[in-house]
Amino acid sequence: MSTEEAAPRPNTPVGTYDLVVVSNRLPVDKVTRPDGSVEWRTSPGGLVTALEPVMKQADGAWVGWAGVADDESEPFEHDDISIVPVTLSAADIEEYYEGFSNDTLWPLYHDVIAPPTYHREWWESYVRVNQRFAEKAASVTATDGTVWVQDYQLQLVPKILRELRPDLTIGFFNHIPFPAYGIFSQLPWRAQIIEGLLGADLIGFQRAADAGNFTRAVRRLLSFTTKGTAIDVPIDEEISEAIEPARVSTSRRGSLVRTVHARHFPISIDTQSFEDLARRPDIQARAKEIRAGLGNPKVVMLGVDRLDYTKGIGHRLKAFGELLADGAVTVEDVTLVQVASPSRERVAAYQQLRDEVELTVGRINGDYSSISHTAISYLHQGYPREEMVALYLASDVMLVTALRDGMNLVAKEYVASRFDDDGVLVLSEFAGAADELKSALLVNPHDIDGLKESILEAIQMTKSERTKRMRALRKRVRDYDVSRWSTAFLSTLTDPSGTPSYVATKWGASDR
Ligand SMILES: O=P(O)(O)OC[C@H]1O[C@H](O[C@H]2O[C@H](CO)[C@@H](O)[C@H](O)[C@H]2O)[C@H](O)[C@@H](O)[C@@H]1O
Ligand SMILES: O=c1ccn([C@@H]2O[C@H](COP(=O)(O)OP(=O)(O)O)[C@@H](O)[C@H]2O)c(=O)[nH]1
Repeated sequence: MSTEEAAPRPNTPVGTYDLVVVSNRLPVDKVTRPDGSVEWRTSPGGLVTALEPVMKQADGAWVGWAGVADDESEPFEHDDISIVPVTLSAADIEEYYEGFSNDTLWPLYHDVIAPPTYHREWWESYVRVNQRFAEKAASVTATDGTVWVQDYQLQLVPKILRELRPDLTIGFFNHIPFPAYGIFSQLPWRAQIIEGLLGADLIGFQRAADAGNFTRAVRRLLSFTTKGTAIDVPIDEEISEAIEPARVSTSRRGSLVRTVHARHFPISIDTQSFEDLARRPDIQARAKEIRAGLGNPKVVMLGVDRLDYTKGIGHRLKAFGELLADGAVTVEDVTLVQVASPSRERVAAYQQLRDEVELTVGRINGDYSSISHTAISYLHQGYPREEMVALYLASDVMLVTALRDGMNLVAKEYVASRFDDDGVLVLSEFAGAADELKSALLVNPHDIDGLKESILEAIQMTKSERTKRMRALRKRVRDYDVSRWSTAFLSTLTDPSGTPSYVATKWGASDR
């Protein structure tokens, strides 16, 4: 089946929500306890962290998967958000989620750090599941409503949705990098993906470079005219009548076009909520407890990542292991806490990564730990936000050494939590956050010697230098928080001709 077969359906049922977010994962995962009772638990990852506050404010609906196979839950309210589950079978999870999303697109879009796998069955499953998400979104959105589609798992949804519901305004945000054409062009279904995304009115990316890569791919594959962030998508007359007139124009060649915009909107966090947590006495007490539990070393370094090969955990461990081997640091003085939260555990590349990371941690600990001091405290677990903030407060140096990362919210959360203006952020230039957090110690994680030097610089940095840098970092995350991100995106979606404005949209948002 191809997306072209998704025929317009004038009789598609219409819903009641003016704003609908569609993402692969719901903000909650369904967990069945051993006694058979059901619990809805906040799901992992930066996307959920970023969108939850927006949705609570907007009183919209969130369409997505509950994280388990064959779940047929009816729509329900959770924590002030209307949840609309989409069912995925075990085969869908294997082929659409673990397969095409996380073993084809994920490595391809992260600059082929791991080799992407191309399977036609996975693609067919991706098309089928995208169709299902689009139908569900179409059925819950009010007439002339807005649908905001999230991320690489759902790139065909904008086109299918436009065919089902031409009355809708459709936005898409890509949370991961969009690769250069030389890499993207490997994808056997590259044209279908671009056509799928062009169903949206506004396509958002994390970095300006991602938006540029996408626009170049449009020109190379479809030969559409582009000017700055605007892309002219040819349409026929029948379709043009259903679209808002402001979005339709006549091209220089005299054909009707719909203008789509591709722009960057760096995602952020709910900065104030992290600072509020960090100021809580119980969380500060927990931070002290963490340091004491580590033997009160002079310097605590921290890494927090999903256990993913994009995060550069191996490079970080190598640099720290070599510093210990060189005698540049000792375990009495410096310890590393590495949270590696479980992720995509049935995908082979992730299983292999876990083996490699755990072998390396075991070797470094075996070689350098003492009875009283452990070189690396390795935690293959996921933690609630309170514990994350306590870890941020307890750490002198935060290591973010991603080889490629759409944004990396952990970097921003560390900064937001450090209301004491202390702590040093070591940040990979290959994380989207590096475009904004320029006062961090920026590193190329592939350069192990350079990384070692930056770690030593962070450990030895004077208090006044730490304060100066952290103040500048905190200004950025305070000025540009998640509310500003969503407001910028939604206001541009409503009025693409304006520069992104940060005034309130009709769904509420920033009070700036
Ligand atoms: O849903 P999973 O397969 O368990 O993965 C978790 C999420 O990981 C990815 O996060 C990305 O979005 C973050 C927020 O924009 C960004 O900071 C980070 O750099 C990205 O990697 C993924 O894009 C999400 O769809 C997943 O839910
Ligand atoms: O044990 C953990 C590990 C991570 N996170 C959260 O997961 C998100 C990770 O987002 P990021 O953008 O850094 O990376 P992603 O996992 O989305 O690629 C951040 O909000 C973290 O605070 C968490 O709550 N508990």
